[in-house]
Amino acid sequence: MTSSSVIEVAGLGKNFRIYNSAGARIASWLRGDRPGGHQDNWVLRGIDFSIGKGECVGIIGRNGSGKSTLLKLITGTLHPTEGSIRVNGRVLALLELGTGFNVELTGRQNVDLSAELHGFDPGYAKRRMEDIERFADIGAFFDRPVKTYSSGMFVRLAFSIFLFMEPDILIVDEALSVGDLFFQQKCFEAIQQIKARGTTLLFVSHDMSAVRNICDRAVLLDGGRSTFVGAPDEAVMHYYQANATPLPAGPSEAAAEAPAEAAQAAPPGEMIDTIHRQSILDRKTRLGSGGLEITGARCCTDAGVDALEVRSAQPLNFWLALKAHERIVEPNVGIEVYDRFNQLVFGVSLRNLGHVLEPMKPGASLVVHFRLRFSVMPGEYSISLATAEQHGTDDQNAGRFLDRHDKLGPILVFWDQPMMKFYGLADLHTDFEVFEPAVAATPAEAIDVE
Ligand SMILES: Nc1ncnc2c1ncn2[C@@H]1O[C@H](COP(=O)(O)OP(=O)(O)OP(=O)(O)O)[C@@H](O)[C@H]1O
Repeated sequence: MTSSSVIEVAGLGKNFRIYNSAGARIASWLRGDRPGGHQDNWVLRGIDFSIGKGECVGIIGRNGSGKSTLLKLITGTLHPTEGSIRVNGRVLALLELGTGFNVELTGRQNVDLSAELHGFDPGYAKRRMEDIERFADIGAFFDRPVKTYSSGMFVRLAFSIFLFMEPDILIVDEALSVGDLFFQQKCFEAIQQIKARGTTLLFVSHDMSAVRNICDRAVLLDGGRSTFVGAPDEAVMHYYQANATPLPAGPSEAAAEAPAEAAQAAPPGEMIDTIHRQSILDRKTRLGSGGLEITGARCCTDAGVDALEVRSAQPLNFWLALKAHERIVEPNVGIEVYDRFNQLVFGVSLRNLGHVLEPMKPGASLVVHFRLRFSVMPGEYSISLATAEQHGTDDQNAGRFLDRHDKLGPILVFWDQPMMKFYGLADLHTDFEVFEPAVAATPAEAIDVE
């Protein structure tokens, strides 16, 4: 093992023997390890890689490719049939999430229990309790028995405990996808912090954008073999190539091109009332002086149906009711979309769109309508809405926030067709041309398609 590597896997293989009968299993056991009465089922074979301290390595592969088995070998839950696996440091795996929990005890009591199980001194849990409680963010449930928790709360508690145990190696798996969007955004921020403090991360996921986002390298498993070890982008490309399906023709977008007539027809007073009645503002995460207040925000389809979900590539309408409480010289209004890694996917303001609002007097009100086509990959997104004063700032792209609401939604972008319309984070609306040879195929060259 080199001094800098914390996990070293060499010639690793795992065989699950399948016995023809219970008797065959006992006979094999009595004979020692001699073959007979079973079939070999090598679910991993010839796996070689090493992981350096502080690296974040993704393990990807389709269902049944051996990811969980590999993790169980790394955590010591399973033993290799051949080869070796060496781990230098304390490993915590989210796949063991809550396995040590006593469901009769409260969240708080389980923090104590988990710390004890993992060999921490009794004072450790007490010192970190406040941080763990804050991160878990499950309110009064922290002091209620774990058996009363939803699966999301369970993951919140378990992930918070793991986070503050500061392992040398943290194994993160799909368990994380149980939490809601806002918790996931928090987790990915926490994962970046864990990375920054030098913890080695193993990230096992079917989520290719997550792998691209947080991993330094990735291991691609296919049929129990590691077919690629290297840059995440390349690993993901090989993954898609191995599971390739042709790109489909897109569905008709004619309906989406229709303007939002139903909503546009409403008179302003009634419009403002409707926005207030159907508002998605929750006023939980808010910034700014409130000088140009967003009094309500409505999110609806082109048909005027209030909705927080949209098919990929279709539009949603955001209607913002605004009220000035002071004189605003150069008002501006904007909207931003964030993905579950809390990455800004898209942001735009009226100024970006080339529209300059007139100055506003105290008491003046306004309605602004944004229509956004969600040409992004399926998933959950949060929305931020903001008003700003541009006057007094030198930077054309920066204003002083007057009212900003974050973490609204989430908006679910879904895709319900068997084939994807595009791959990646966003649809870049590609045009294409094909220049085919003009020579007609001779009968000998004609391709028999039957
Ligand atoms: N205890 C076991 N006995 C026999 N076969 C097993 C056992 N555990 C796993 N397998 C087999 O090993 C193969 C790899 O399983 P594994 O769970 O490691 O795959 P995976 O990549 O994690 O899949 P998924 O993405 O669906 O979780 C599968 O064919 C599975 O049926």
